[in-house]
Amino acid sequence: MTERTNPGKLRLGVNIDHVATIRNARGGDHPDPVRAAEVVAAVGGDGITAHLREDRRHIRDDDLKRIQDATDLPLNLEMAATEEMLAIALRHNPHAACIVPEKREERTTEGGLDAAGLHNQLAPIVSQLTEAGIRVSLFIEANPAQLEAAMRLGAPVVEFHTGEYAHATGEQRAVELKRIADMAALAVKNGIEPHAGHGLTFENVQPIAAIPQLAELNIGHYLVGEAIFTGLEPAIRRMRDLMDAAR
Ligand SMILES: CC(=O)[C@@H](O)[C@H](O)COP(=O)(O)O
Ligand SMILES: NCC(=O)COP(=O)(O)O
Repeated sequence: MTERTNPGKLRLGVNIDHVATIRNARGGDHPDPVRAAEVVAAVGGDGITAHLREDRRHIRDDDLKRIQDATDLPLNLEMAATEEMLAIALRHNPHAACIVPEKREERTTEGGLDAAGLHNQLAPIVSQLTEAGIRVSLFIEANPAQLEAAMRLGAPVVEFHTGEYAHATGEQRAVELKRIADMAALAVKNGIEPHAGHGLTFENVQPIAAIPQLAELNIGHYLVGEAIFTGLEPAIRRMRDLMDAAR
């Protein structure tokens, strides 16, 4: 496990996308992701994360305003690097915007953003979001080339995609964990705040939470799944306790 050198509180952003997935399965308004956001606020979560996908398969445009109106928690809007999403972000002015890669046919966000290869596409989006006072984060793989690209783009935050770690078993998991820990340390050394998320569960969260440089984890799918059995509030509380025990 990573050395515990930073007692600072690790923020928990709760991604409520998949409450909307269940709602959308029937096309009505239940379960409402806004109610989930209110539970996150009541239980002491540090923020709401929501990914407005191009195909609107879960969160929809009107959810954003309703979420912002319902809680004072900072909203982290996950968005593809498109003109449409930029306009929506500028209109809603969330606390943070996390630029993620998006493929219409993918089942979930399969990997990190190619911040290096997409520099020219990302640069104007990052600068317009920044000028609007929105804290920009780039959802990248934990590797030096992507981190350098984030630095060149002037992003104050990166979120490391933990999907490979979450799916790895045995020794490979330790390899993936080290990759994230090393890049978190390098990010902080270069003035970037590192976050992490994707595929985190009660079983795999603690080694990630123990990485001292990480400032925030964003967790959604697993919490919504657990909520079916225990309720959302106990699921978030348990995740919070596991994170705290790891530091
Ligand atoms: C970027 C990311 O990791 C999140 O958006 C999360 O995975 C929930 O959305 P999807 O399941 O649609 O990718
Ligand atoms: N950016 C990661 C996120 O918001 C949550 O991912 P997941 O827990 O739904 O896999």
